[in-house]
Amino acid sequence: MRYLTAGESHGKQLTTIVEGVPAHLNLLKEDVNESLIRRQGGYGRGRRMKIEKDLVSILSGVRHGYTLASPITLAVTNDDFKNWEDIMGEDPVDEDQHIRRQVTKPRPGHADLNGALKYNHRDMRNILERSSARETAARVAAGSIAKKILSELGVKVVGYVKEIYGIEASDLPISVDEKIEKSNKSLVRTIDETVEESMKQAIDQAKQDGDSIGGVVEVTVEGVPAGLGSHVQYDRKLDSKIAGAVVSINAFKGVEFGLGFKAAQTRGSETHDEIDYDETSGYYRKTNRLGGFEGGMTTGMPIVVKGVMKPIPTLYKPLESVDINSKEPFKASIERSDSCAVPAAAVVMEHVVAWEVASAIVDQFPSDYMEQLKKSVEDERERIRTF
Ligand SMILES: Cc1cc2nc3c(=O)[nH]c(=O)nc-3n(C[C@H](O)[C@H](O)[C@H](O)COP(=O)(O)O)c2cc1C
Ligand SMILES: C=C(O[C@@H]1CC(C(=O)O)=C[C@@H](OP(=O)(O)O)[C@H]1O)C(=O)O
Repeated sequence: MRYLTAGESHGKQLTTIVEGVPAHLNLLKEDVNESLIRRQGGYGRGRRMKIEKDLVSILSGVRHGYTLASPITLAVTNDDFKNWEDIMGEDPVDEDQHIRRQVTKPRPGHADLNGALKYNHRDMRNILERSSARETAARVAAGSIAKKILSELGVKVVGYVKEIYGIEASDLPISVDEKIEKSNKSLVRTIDETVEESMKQAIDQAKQDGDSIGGVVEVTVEGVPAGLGSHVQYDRKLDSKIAGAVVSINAFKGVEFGLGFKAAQTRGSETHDEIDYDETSGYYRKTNRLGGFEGGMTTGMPIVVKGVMKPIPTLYKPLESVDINSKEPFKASIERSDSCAVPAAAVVMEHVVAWEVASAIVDQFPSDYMEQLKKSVEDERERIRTF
């Protein structure tokens, strides 16, 4: 499976074209909307989320509630476009007006300056419109289809907030269903209600100070068959594909599986997961410290992956920058901004991880239509169980 997204943050719409989805997957716009609405929520966001109502139009590839195997086009209108029509329209504008409205003071930490240098744009709006994380709505739309495929195969995915500005949720030994329920109830999308208030306070304080904060998101995927991905070639390792997908989310700077970076401080005997067997489950690991991967392949244990999000770059008390016209020092431009988007990003990460896992399954098993995919995955699970 593959997908492309298009659309500027304050342009007319976001478009996602998804290809390779098996035929006969039941898919309603409500399925996509559920994901889009979850992404819009979350404590710490700015005014933009009050303007938008992210609801999808399915423009191709689905008929009478099921997929046809042809490319699926998903469109989300930007309600804010009506306020930006004269700035974001496709028709030429008067040169004076164009120059007056140019963004020329790049924000440290955003794509403004690098993109302007690379594409020879003196108006950095031409960069920030596309580098904006508004695009993650289009990615979540694609991921919602992946989640539908996974759910038909009995695979569950959940993303939740593990840490905000050093305030860490405990590792709770609860099921994926409970994690889904708890994180959906929490304004900061944490599964540990004892840290909810302090996370919210940290966000409020950052906002009050004209500053921003980041954090850590954890995604758990349960019910994956063993052997997804492959050790035989570097670009077929599924953990590396997931790592790439996580770091491709705006502002995500690092990724770890299982105990991750802590493995630098543990011995082999405290790091690897001992193997056992029973007739009902087949082979399993007694622990899951490595987060569900060995040799770039799934072990069949839950995938546990974390991503770290840096603080948002746009600051209401801006950092020093340089005006690219005068070359004089200036405070960076202030675009309307979130103060913390980790709760929203938890939904984004859940969906990009779901996409990678669903793609790996669809690419590995015969999958022209859903019944065929389900049967081949079931047959493979049984072969592995009795191996
Ligand atoms: C859900 C979400 C919302 C974001 N909101 C903002 C925002 O309001 N203001 C901002 O400057 N950056 C925001 N970001 C981060 C920027 O988009 C990101 O830092 C920028 O694209 C530069 O990319 P990089 O940080 O990956 O280098 C957001 C990111 C995510 C995932
Ligand atoms: C629009 C979204 O997030 C935006 C991501 C973003 C950025 O710079 O990444 C900047 C802000 O845009 P605006 O200036 O229009 O408020 C966020 O609101 C969204 O998540 O749907």
